[in-house]
Amino acid sequence: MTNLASLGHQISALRALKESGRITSIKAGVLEVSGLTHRACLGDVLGLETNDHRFEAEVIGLEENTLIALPERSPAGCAIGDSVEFRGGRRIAPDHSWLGRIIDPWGRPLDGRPLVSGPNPMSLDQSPPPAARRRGLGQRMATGLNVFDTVLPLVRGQRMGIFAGSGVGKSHLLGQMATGVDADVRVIALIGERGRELGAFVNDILGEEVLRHSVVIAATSDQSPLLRLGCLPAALCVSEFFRDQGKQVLLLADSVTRFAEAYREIAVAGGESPSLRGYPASMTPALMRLAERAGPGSGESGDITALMTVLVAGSDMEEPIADLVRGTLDGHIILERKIAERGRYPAVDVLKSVSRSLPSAASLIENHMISEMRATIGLYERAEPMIRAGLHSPGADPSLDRAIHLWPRLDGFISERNALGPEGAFRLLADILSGAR
Ligand SMILES: Nc1ncnc2c1ncn2[C@@H]1O[C@H](COP(=O)(O)OP(=O)(O)OP(=O)(O)O)[C@@H](O)[C@H]1O
Repeated sequence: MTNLASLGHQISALRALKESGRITSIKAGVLEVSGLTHRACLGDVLGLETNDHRFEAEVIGLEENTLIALPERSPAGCAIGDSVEFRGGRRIAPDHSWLGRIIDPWGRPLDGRPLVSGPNPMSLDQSPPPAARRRGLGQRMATGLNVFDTVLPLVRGQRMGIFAGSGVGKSHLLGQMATGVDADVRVIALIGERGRELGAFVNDILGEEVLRHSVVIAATSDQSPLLRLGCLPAALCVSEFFRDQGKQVLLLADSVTRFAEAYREIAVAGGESPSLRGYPASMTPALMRLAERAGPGSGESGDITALMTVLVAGSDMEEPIADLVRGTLDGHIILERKIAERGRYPAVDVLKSVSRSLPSAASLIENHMISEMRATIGLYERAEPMIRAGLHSPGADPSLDRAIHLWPRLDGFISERNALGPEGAFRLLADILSGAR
């Protein structure tokens, strides 16, 4: 039935006439096309054909008699006067059969098997649910990791950023969350990863069982910025499709930084001037709108809980992407290289990280335990240089003595997995804080 409905829709969407324009200029990988300015809008798709390849380009700028288009691959083989076919706005049609599949942002299979499209094509630019009808953040989720089941809780519909330098464990943490978080469907956007990392993430980190309940949308670092840019909007479309069927969706995006870099490449090619340390001004509203599409649903729909990684070069949390994402989302998880270097994963810096679902995501007693845990770790870390220098005398400060005693247990607790959910994790934490563990 789905195949028939999908076929019916595709037939009804067919155009009787092909509309075409001509290439008038090819410069720095960007095409100028005449003859379609009456028809094309920003973001529309054009079809091209050379002796060797058929490929697409996207309209990234419009002038009175010319449109500027960025091809998805090198325009080698294209010549002045070549015909360009107008194809209209980009749409993908997610389907239940996409679970277990790896696709590209334009809905094409990457795993070598044919892919069936659903009956309802969606533009990549969907609106978020109306603010006034949206639910608030939902109930606490089990994540499989003590740190997120207690001190940094994740609730349904929450959007959290994971910030770290390169190689500090962002992808591994996303994989652990994909495996551990209790959700109906996982949608995983892999943006600008190296080619080998895609296979490693899917096979080694996700594994077959989790993949069965996931849709992976990927554009690797060697691909056109158009595909890298489309990855996050496409992942949101697929998430919205499942959310609107009442499913609880976990959206994992790795990384927002690569999305922003693709945005910058395309905006600059389209003539926009860079402003925010090289990023164009239009990127801020574009990123905020995408972030707004994740979050709680309305009515009978499910929620989209999102975790998005941000690459923070040199731990500079003030750099524009980190600063923007941190201010937009409902919490930030900071992974610290020094913690990874001593082998504690996930390398979460609990004191620098914040979940904005607190205090309401925890009971009064649990909030008290969270404060006590933070205070104990803070006390130990402030005194650590003194302790390491041998300047601490036991008995001089009982609260510091207690922090020194508890710190290794709390540090171990942060990295432990648990299958007990938040209540069980808080019981373990209570045992540690009372000295029973
Ligand atoms: N949970 C973990 N247990 C053990 N080792 C880990 C863990 N997480 C990360 N690592 C180590 O850190 C390395 C880098 O991890 P990962 O690829 O997740 O980092 P990343 O921050 O995503 O890197 P990049 O910025 O290059 O994408 C891994 O190859 C592994 O050696």
